[in-house]
Amino acid sequence: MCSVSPKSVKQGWKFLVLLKVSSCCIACILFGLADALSSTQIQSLLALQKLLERPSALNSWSLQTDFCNLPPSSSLNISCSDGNIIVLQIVGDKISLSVEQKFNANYTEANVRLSDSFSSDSLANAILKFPNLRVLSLVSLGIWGVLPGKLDRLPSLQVLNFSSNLFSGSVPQRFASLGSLEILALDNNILNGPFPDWLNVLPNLDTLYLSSNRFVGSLPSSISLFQNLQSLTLDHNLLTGQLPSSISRLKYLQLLSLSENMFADNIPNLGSLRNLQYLNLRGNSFGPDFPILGNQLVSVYMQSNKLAGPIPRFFQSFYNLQSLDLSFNSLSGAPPFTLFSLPSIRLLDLSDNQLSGVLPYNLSLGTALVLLDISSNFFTGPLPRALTLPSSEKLLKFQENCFVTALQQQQPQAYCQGMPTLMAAHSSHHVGLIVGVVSGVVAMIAVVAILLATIRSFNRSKRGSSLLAEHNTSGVQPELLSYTRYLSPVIKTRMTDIPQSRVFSLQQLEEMTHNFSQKEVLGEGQHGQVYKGWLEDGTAVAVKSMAVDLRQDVTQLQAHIELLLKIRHRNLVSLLGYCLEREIGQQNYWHLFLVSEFVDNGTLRSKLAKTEDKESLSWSQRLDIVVGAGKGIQHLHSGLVPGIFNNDVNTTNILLDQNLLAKVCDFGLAGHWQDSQGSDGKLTVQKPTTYIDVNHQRRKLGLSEMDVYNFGHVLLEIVLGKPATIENPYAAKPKIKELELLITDHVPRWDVIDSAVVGTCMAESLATVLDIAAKCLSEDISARPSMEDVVWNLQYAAQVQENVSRELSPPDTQTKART
Ligand SMILES: Nc1ncnc2c1ncn2[C@@H]1O[C@H](COP(=O)(O)OP(=O)(O)OP(=O)(O)O)[C@@H](O)[C@H]1O
Repeated sequence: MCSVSPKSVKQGWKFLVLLKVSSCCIACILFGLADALSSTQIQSLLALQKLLERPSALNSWSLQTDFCNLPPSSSLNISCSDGNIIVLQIVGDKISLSVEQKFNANYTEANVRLSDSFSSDSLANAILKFPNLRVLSLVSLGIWGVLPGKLDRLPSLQVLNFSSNLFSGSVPQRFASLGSLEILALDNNILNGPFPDWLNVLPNLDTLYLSSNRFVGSLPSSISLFQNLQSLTLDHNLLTGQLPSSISRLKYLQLLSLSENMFADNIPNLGSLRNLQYLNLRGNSFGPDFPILGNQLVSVYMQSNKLAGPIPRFFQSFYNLQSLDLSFNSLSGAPPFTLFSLPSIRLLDLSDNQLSGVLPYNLSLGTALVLLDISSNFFTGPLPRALTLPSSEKLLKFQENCFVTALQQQQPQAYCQGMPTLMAAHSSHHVGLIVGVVSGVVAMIAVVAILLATIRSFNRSKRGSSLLAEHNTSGVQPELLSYTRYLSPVIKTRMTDIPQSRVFSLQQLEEMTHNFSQKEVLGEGQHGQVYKGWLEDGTAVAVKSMAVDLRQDVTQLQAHIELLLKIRHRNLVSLLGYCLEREIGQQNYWHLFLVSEFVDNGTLRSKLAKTEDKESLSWSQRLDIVVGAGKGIQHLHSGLVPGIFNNDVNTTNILLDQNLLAKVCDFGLAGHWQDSQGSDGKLTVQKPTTYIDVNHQRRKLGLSEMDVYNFGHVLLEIVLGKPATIENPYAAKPKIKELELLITDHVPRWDVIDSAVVGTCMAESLATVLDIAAKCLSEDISARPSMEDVVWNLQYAAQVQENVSRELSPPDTQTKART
């Protein structure tokens, strides 16, 4: 059992899980430094390399590898003690499908799962050669088959993490004899059967992650026997029935996440869970009564349920509450006004309910509040003053009420006066009686309004859940992602340790960038400079500054940025926060600063540029980079609802990290508004109108075609080693000089191809890339492929290249960029 130092304990429960595994690993690394591994264990590691079909993290392993002293990375961590492996953590790069995709798709593709010859039993046999194993974490490796029960022969196992694979069947009862187990993470597989309550005999189990599987049935009352449970996630399963009241006896529970199941009826009293800080019950049919909750909660997500009646007054003593989402329920009456000014509240979403009444004109908003949404309710009276003040730090949404204001679309008074009574009556099945006493005119308005509200509610909830369901590769709920301090390192390995997004003040940005010092300038684009900066915890960031002329409501811009802030994908540069500052004395001119993850190895264009002191990128590396960038853009097009298009795709917007992992930046900025530069050089940000092909200035393109076209240029650039030459760009049909030269009857013209790759690049691989590039650049817009097709073809080209390279060179000399 790994111990936690007294000092760490003082820091509080929230770091306990983190400390447990990391202290384990640190101890293991310290003890392991001088170890020599037995030859049986070396053979088993090599067997694993073969079984797992050489994921990039294990590609260089050979008999000569000093396994116990490999530097730990986010994809591989091995520790030894007394000649034994005690920690084995491998994170692969197989694409993580959603549960629905896993069921609907024929997922035989090599980038999703291991081949048919794989056997989970052989995997277990190889692992059992490490009898002292304490931490086993095999994530995103495409492992399929049943969970091997024989792993119960690992008596020291404390952490077992098989997240984001394709394990099927039920959780073996034999796991109940893993007496040392503390963390079990089986989320994002295709496991089925009932909730494995037999694990309640494990005395040390404190973390159980089972989200995104196909577990069925109800939660048994024996759940209370998980005596030491601190974190339980069961999101995205098929669980039904009532939550057992015995759940309130899990006295150590800190995190409970049951979203997107089919639970129903009233939620039991959770007030006795004195340690519970994170509660996510989103997307069930809980209700109608509002449950009793403990006032130590930090995050409460109960949106999209069937809660009715007033919002309880007890929230007024929730001093730690940071996020409260009660949207898409049937809550009615006036909300407690103190809710709006709770000291810690950052996100308050009460939208799409039946809340009514007049909010005080002097309603005060909490200083920490970043997002307030009370839209689509039945509020009347004057708009509280605090909601009328423009703020660059808060996003305030109040449309679709009956406030007396011209701001944000409001409904006529009759809509709100008739509706609360009617909707309340509707929910209590007395609609007929009430309709009889309400005038015909009001009834007509109400019927139309109900219809509109239902359609709107359906669309919004659908959009909301799809948006939330995708865009994370970890299988972890996005609310949970934003709450990373609760996540154990087991799950965190699937993320890139990205800090929470936030709104920055100008002063903070000045501190971060040393007063926007010229020394910190990373580069300059069309709209302004990009600076390097540092957050308080030392994390490096990029701060992009742009002058914007906002003819539209500033909240539209904020809403769009809030959307971009939620996007997380390993091939997209994460936006971490922003600052919107009005220019002094100017009505419409603002300065927008976007703070993003810092990517430290330059742009694809700079890496392709020839210099004497650096080696050129190999063809395989180029392919891995474009596959990665393609996946990022594909995610923007089809992984989000609504998709994000027109992303200014070019080789200066593809950044690379130290492992040559491609990350697309600057997405979502051009496509949603038409950019035009005024005579004063300011970027004018307007509502979406049309999309303009940057290469063919006259062309009007829609949706994804322009990104695909621009991606064609990226592909040409990796082939030529420099941007393609466009002859006469302003002609009716601008011509790309090299395009025809590149393919002559599908035979590449080696004389125009970048000399750095000639000789190592396989003709079939090159021809595949040229072929798909030509399609991307097709004059006929309808002939352009989707990003999905493009990525598929590029992966094929990479596979062809890799197969040949493997035959030509010994495995441990191959270096690959990660995708
Ligand atoms: N997140 C980041 N991490 C590291 N460097 C960055 C980051 N974002 C931008 N840069 C650097 O700043 C430079 C300027 O970026 P910017 O996006 O403003 O312009 P651009 O991509 O060169 O041109 P455009 O304005 O057409 O997009 C980039 O070329 C890159 O070197």
